[in-house]
Amino acid sequence: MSSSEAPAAVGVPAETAPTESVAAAEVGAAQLDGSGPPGNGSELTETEAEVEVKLADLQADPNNPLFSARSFEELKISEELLKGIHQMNFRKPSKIQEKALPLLLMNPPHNMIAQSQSGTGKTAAFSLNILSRVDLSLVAPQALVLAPSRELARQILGVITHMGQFMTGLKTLPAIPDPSKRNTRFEAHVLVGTPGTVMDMLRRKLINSSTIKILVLDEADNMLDQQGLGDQCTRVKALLNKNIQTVLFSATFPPHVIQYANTFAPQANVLTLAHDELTIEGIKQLYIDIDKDNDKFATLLKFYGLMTQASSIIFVRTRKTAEVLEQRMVQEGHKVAQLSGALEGPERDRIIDQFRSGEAKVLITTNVLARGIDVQSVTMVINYDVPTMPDGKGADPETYLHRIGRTGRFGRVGVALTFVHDKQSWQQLNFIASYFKTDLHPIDTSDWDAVEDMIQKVIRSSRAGKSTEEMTAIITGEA
Ligand SMILES: Nc1ncnc2c1ncn2[C@@H]1O[C@H](COP(=O)(O)OP(=O)(O)OP(=O)(O)O)[C@@H](O)[C@H]1O
Repeated sequence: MSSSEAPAAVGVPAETAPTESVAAAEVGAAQLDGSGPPGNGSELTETEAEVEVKLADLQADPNNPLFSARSFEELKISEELLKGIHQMNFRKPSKIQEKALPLLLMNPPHNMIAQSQSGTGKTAAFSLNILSRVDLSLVAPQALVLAPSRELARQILGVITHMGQFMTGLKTLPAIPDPSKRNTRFEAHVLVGTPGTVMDMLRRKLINSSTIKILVLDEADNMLDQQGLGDQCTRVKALLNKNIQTVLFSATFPPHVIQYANTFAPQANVLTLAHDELTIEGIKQLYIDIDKDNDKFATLLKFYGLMTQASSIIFVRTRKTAEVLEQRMVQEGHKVAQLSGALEGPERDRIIDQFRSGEAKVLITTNVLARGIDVQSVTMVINYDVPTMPDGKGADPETYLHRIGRTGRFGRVGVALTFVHDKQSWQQLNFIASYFKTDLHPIDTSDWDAVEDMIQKVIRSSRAGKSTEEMTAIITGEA
């Protein structure tokens, strides 16, 4: 692929989080991050023992984002939290956890803007700060976390609740749309929600803003950039005390958002990465060149067997395509789940929970789930549509990175496969590859058995810790 095109403005995913109008919901069966059930027992899913062995190697390599020179004990975390972390099976901090935590825990508190690759444990980094600062004797909101989707808010709440399980009396609550909780007061130490609902609750004084001392924006570039969410986050901040600790985390911070981020979190400690540091070694990026738009579906069908061996996510551009694709897959006799902002909250909760548990193996979705969702068993991400800006024309490299980051979590491996079917989609993918200075490998579709064999080999080989050169040889058939 050519790498001659210059980077353009980047950032806004095609689909925004749903409009919110109502009150908080129970977290229900939110995933317990890092302690969720092990993979779904497929031959493509790594056993926990294999992951452990490889993780130890990765965490000992200073060039790896999972490396840390210090232990959690050395990071001055309370006994209760250390117990929580160990319960979650965290042995050593990742680089972002090791770097961010001392800065976050400093007194007086400092703001922070922090960037780290997808799946490297940003949630735990900001959650440990929150839990370290909560005063359990005061049952009133002290920390507020905002996320772009209800699924991500529920997931983060699950992590904080799990991590703080040994903090006697700790109360956490979701603040996501739930008509049954519309007039309920939020009596908890930590609230995690979506901006619209939180703003509504703050305005109606159902959340006491005077006791809040920490505000975290997860997926902060998305939260500050997107038209609706950006306004809502700014309004939420305006309703809080002036001297709170403001913490912004994301895997991506495009330049135009960084400027606003600096205003939103002034005098922050900043941890950032260069473009070419953003891709994750464990995610093997492939593309498939398809003749016509119509053949995209036929090609997708051929991958179904591989998709169900572990768990997979298929990303499409619009809600309509998600619905149509689901119907067509079902007509073909395949079992798939579909989630987009068009569905009601409880239905969305049911579907994401089914996907987390492995009951549903293939999930068709839009950009609403492109960010933050952590389902460790996902070994394949398919970009049925190349991620683009809302106009459908310009490529959206940030969203590409977040989408493919749904696999390869914390040292695991995965395959990201993008469909290109015409000149425009080819150019869009080309732009993305050059933006991240990364090589994408083509798949030769003339022999499907060979394709299947190759993808299985990719996953097995990187599991065994093969070098990038050896991996490339497998993909190109030279191994
Ligand atoms: N120190 C650790 N040791 C082992 N596993 C960890 C550690 N920290 C986090 N994890 C696990 O790594 C996975 C990814 O973490 P998390 O979802 O916080 O990533 P992230 O950096 O927020 O990713 P994204 O950019 O996609 O939002 C989770 O399953 C989490 O439980």
